[in-house]
Amino acid sequence: MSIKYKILLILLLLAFVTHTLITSVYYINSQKLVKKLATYHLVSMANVQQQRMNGFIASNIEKLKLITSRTQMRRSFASYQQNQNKAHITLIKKILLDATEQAKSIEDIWLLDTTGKVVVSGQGHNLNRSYSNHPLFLNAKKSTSANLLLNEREGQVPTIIFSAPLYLEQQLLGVVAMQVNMELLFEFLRDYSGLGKTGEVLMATESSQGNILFFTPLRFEHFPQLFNRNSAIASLYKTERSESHDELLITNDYRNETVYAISHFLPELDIVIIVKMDQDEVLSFNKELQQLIVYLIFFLILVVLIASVILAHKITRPVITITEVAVMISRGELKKRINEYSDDELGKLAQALNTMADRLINTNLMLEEKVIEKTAELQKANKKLEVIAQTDALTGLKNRGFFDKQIETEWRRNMRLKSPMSFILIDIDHFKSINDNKGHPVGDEYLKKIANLLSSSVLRAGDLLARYGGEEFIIVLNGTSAENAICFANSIKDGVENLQLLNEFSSVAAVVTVSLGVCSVTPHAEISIAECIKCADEALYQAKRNGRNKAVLKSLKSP
Ligand SMILES: Nc1nc2c(ncn2[C@@H]2O[C@H](COP(=O)(O)OP(=O)(O)OP(=O)(O)O)[C@@H](O)[C@H]2O)c(=O)[nH]1
Repeated sequence: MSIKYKILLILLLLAFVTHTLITSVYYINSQKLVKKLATYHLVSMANVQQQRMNGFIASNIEKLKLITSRTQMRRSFASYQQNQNKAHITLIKKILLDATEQAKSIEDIWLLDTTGKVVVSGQGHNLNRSYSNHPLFLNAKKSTSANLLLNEREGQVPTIIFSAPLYLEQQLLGVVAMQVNMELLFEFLRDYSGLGKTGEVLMATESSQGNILFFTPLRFEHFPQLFNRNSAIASLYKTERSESHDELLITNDYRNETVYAISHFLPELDIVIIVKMDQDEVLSFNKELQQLIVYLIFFLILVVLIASVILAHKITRPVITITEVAVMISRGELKKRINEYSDDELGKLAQALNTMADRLINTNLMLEEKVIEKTAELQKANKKLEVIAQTDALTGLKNRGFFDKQIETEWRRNMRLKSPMSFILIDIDHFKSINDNKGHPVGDEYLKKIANLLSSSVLRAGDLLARYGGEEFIIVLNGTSAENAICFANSIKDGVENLQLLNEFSSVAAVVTVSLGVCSVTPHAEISIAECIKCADEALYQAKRNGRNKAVLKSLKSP
């Protein structure tokens, strides 16, 4: 995998992990927050309902107080209790009816005597009915009270009765009971504003059997509804007779839907106000948020992907250029350069690569110059060596090795030209006696002097002169006939004698002399070089036998 894709992968992974972590934490917290917000909302809604109920109770108690303050009614009721005159009842009834008609919230008003029996009623309801053991009578004897009158039969709406003691000159005459219009109460309970699509406000109380009666209108069912005390919805009814805890309750309601609920206890009526909303609706905000988060993650990853591609390209582009140029330089294309580079480390690397290529070119040039120089030196040394290898150290003449090689070339050339060649072998006479009597250094000296003479005699290009043995020399004259060759040999013989190198121990002369064997031939395929040399050697032998200090010619005839 290239660096580009590695960078891309790392950036994507980092982005994915970071985004997922952040959004997960955010989502978890948002869930808690949503729950908290729902609790605050339901609590405030419950507070509003509780205030409304308190207002409803307070306004009705106010109305009841106005009724109980009616002096004419109290006097008439006191008079009736004394003389049982029905005319008082008629007057009281009229007063009660007037009061009922004036306030829409009042259904009916009754007066109960001190035994709890209904003596007079504005609408004529409940006449003669006794409430002697009922809280509405028992409480009212002490002070004004609000009482919920349950009717536990299905479909029957309960009623709220406000009752207050009725005094005349500090004498208890009885109790005034005021039945309110429940519809007015239910009207504001049916106002679901602020409660979404599923929220509702309910009021519940405990029935005589201990079950829970939801007596206010239900949003999704008929009312009232009586629920077993062990049912899930019954748990919404809080029996604590204390201040509300504002504690969120999650349970199933009458539709078996999971709901979030807050309940507040209303001690005046011994009822519980419940404000609830479906969990799904409460959490729907969070679901929207969840969806938003998913879209956001995808969007962010897309942004990171694009940014990563651009970044990876920006980072790896110089790396790729550097790599390409480095590969080319490694292949020997030293003129390749990186033309654009940044200010960062990669830019420095590119500059270093350019400098390295420049230095390589300079080094190569220097090396080439050195190689040329050294090659020239080597060639010079080789030539020197070659000369040394071909030269006899004592006399400075060419040695036998050189002669053997060179003679082949000359032989072939003369064979082509059909030109004659003369081989002359020269041997110093009685040289041993010089060594023996005068010593080797003198012998060497004589050899050098004779060699110098020979060198100065053999001047034609193409002729060969070499030291052939200890005190033996060979000359090959190219293009020279036998007659000319013997002449040349004799001139050599005379030349050596004229050197006047003393040899008192020679039987030939007092000075050093030489014997020469000459063999002339025109090279052809049937004759070899060895045969020619052998022929010259035989001529030399002949010269020695004939008394030395002589040149003898011998010819090799073509077969
Ligand atoms: N000083 C010296 N002596 C050499 C050299 N090479 C060969 N000799 C000597 O040359 C002598 C040759 O002697 P011989 O071959 O017996 O012949 P000669 O004494 O010359 O007698 P003839 O050839 O019969 O006249 C030997 O004593 C060799 O040691 C050399 O480089 N320097």
